Amino acid sequence: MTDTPFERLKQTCRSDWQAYCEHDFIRRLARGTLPAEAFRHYLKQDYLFLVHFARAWGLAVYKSGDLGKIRSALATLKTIVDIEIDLHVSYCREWGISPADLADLPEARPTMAYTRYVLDAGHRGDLLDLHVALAPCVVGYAEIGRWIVAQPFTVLDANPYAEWVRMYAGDEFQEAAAAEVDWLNARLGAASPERFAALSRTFRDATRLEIDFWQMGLDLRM
Ligand SMILES: Cc1ncc(C[n+]2csc(CCO)c2C)c(N)n1
Repeated sequence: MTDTPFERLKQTCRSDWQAYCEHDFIRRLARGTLPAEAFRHYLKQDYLFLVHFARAWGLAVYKSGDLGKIRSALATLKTIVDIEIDLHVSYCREWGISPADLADLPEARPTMAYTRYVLDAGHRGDLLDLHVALAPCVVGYAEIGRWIVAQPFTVLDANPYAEWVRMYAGDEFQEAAAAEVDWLNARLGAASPERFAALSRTFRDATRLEIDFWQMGLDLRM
C-alpha cells in the first residue's frame, strides 16, 4: 500500500503535494473561517475548471486506443457533463451565484494556466500522461476530504462549508478516486525510470497549479 507506483509518484513531489492538500484555503474551510467571498471566487472559477475538465476527458476519449478505453473515458465525460456540472451549478445557486453569472465569467489566470496545462499534457502525450496530469485533481480532492475530517480543528456542525467537505469525504467520491489510483498503479508499474521521471514532472506541475488554484481563492486573484 505504501510502496505502490502511485505512492512513489507522490513521494517525488512530497512538499508540493503537502502544500496542496494542507493549503491554508483548506485549513480555513475546515475551521469554517474561510471568508465567503474567497469561497465564492473559488466556486465561480471551479465552474470554468469543470468545463475544461470535461474537454480533457473528451481528449481522453480521443486518446483511447481501443473501444474498452473509449467507453471508460466516455462514461467519465458523460458523468461530468450530465451530472457534476449540474450539481455544481445548483451548489453555486445556494451561494448566490446564478447560472447567468456563471455563463458570463471572466477566466482568472490561474484557471487558464491549470486547465490549459492539463490539456497540453494530454495533447503532447498519451492517455497515461493525460491521466497523470488529471490525478492531482481526482485523487487530491479525495485525500483532502479525508484529511479535513481527520483534523482535530475541523468543525462540521455549523460550518458553511460542511456540504462541500461531505461531498469529497463521501463514499461515492472516495470510490471514484480509488478507482483512478488503481488505474494509475496498473500502468505506472510498467513505466521505465525515464518515463516515470517525465510523468512525475507532469504530476508535480499539475500539483503546483492546484496550489495556485487555492491561493487564487484566498487572494481573489483574477
Ligand atoms: C481545481 C479543482 N481541482 C479538483 C477538483 C475536484 N474535481 C472536480 S471534477 C472531479 C472528478 C470527478 O469526476 C474532481 C475530483 C475541483 N472541483 N476543482
